[in-house]
Amino acid sequence: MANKSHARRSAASLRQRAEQRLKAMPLQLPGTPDPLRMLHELQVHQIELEMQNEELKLSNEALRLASCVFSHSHEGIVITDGAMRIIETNPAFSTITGFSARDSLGRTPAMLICQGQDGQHPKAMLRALYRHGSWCGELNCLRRDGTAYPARLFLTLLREPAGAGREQRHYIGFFSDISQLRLHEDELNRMANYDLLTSLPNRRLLTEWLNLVIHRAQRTGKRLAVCYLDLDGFKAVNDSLGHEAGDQLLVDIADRLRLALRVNDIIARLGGDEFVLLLTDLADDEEYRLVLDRVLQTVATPLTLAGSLVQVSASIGVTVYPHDDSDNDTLLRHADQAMYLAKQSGKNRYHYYDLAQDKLMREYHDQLSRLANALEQGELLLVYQPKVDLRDGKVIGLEALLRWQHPELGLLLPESFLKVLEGSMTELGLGDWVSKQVLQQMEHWRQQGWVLDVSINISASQLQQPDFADNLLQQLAQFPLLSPAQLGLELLETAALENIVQSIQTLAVCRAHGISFALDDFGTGYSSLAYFRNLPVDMLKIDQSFVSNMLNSPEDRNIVDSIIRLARAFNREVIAEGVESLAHGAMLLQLGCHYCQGYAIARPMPAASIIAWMQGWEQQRTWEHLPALACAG
Ligand SMILES: Nc1nc2c(ncn2[C@@H]2O[C@H](COP(=O)(O)OP(=O)(O)OP(=O)(O)O)[C@@H](O)[C@H]2O)c(=O)[nH]1
Repeated sequence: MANKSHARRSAASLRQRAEQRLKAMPLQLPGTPDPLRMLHELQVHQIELEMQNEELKLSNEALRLASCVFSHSHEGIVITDGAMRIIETNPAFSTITGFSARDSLGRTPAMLICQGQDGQHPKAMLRALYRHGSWCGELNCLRRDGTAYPARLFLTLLREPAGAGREQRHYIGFFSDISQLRLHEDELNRMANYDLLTSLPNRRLLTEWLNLVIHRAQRTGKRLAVCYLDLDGFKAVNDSLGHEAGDQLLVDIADRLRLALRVNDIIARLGGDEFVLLLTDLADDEEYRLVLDRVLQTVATPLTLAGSLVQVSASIGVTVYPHDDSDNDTLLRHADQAMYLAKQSGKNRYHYYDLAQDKLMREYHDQLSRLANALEQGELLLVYQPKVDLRDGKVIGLEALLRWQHPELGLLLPESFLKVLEGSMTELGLGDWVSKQVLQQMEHWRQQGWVLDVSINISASQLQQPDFADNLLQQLAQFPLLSPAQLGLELLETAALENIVQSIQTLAVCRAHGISFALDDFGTGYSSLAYFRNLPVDMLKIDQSFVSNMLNSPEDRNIVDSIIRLARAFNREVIAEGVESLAHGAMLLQLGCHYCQGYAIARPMPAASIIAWMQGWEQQRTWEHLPALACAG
């Protein structure tokens, strides 16, 4: 640049000097050679020569620069004549294509292009070039060694007059290899659309594909199964063998799923141990079964991870479009709900979504949240029913019973609302609430001088909580003046048998602290004597269905009798519930069961009424009539 402007400046000053010389020339005398004038002319001529010289230098400089740009450009440059024969290439052209300048001369650029790919046909490109004088775009190109690469290309048509009204044409192409750019774009695309661990499509791409396959199903009239898959027992693998082993398992599962599905099916990983399978082009609503059977089988095949043999399984929820004619998101949600039911009904299976079930499910969730709300709002309350020894009328304790004071439906018994809580977190929360309330009430009675034993009912899931005993003992520790022996727990035999090892452990810890246990509703479950013998319980509670019918039904009386004998044989106490009349009490005494609870003694009542009832019971001395009644019977 500096040279060029210097050259321009010196040319300008030469021009100035020449003009000054011409002006200074003396007048010419006609017919006479004037040596002075000739000298002047010579000087002017010399200056003109110098000027031409400077201009030549200038244009040489421009040419040198252009050639420098041509040879140093990172873009490949190729120039052809009007017949598209290559007449000039730059070094970058050779670097990119592998063709030397000599190899290329006289050949056409067609050798550089992957013909007919990506819809970019050279003819279409040329048409655009003639029409607009230039063309810009991307092409798949070929190197000399036959490898392909993507190139960005700018083509221009140069028209120059060639004399006699003719024009000379040249084509100039500038191009660069954009493989790296493409790789980078591909990487970004991969990160945005694929799960990095398994290389499966992620949720974002799944949504796009789900749209596509729904449209395809609409077009073809075939079915589409949307399946939500969640591994069973995956957390245990992470916990026992570490996160890396867990990752390896996920990768392995992804590979197995790929093998189990058909070519047109789609698998995506949503995160964690959750996958979605889109089974496309199904001929009917049932065809998905074959594929999912295969999927369950392959997922459940054991594998070796970190030196250990590991086995997981899958729970899958399925919904089939267009039977389930929902939108994208709703289809996935329905499949997810069905997966949840597959888990609930035992895992390692698939569950088909259906609308009726969905309705039930929604009702279930509504009820559950209504109950959680009732607990928060203080609508739940406890009533207490006395248990007595019929031999001497002594009150041996109270059973705390749950009620719901429903704002619209009135006072509800637990049978009408507890079922919905089974296995939920709310059930555990409610269990905590009950034991806390009961302990507070016992402390209140203690302060009034009444030391009363109270039993509470515990559910199967409470008993299966590994920290159940610890929590209860912590609650008890807050009432140091109450003895743990005042607290009794009642549980259904089915609850105790659900996980017998855990139950025995929990019962043993509680009993070691003096807390007693009763098996509720005894006789209605299916426990074998072997199990029963191992359960560390203190008392059997004869179910009220047998007790209330025992006066009329010899079978029921025999059952009651057998339970009493069984209790005696295993050295357990026995108590009858549902004692509705003195006649029932008399028969129970006769059979050898003296602990009773029922309407004949007292209905469940609020805590505030208990002391008054006990005083009244003491005065009435009802139990003293029983031996006579028994003899009469
Ligand atoms: N190794 C690994 N673990 C993950 C990843 N993402 C989530 N997790 C873990 O996966 C586990 C998934 O939990 P769950 O689905 O409840 O485990 P599960 O044992 O299969 O329980 P169920 O589904 O009830 O049968 C959690 O412990 C997460 O921390 C991951 O990318 N790699």
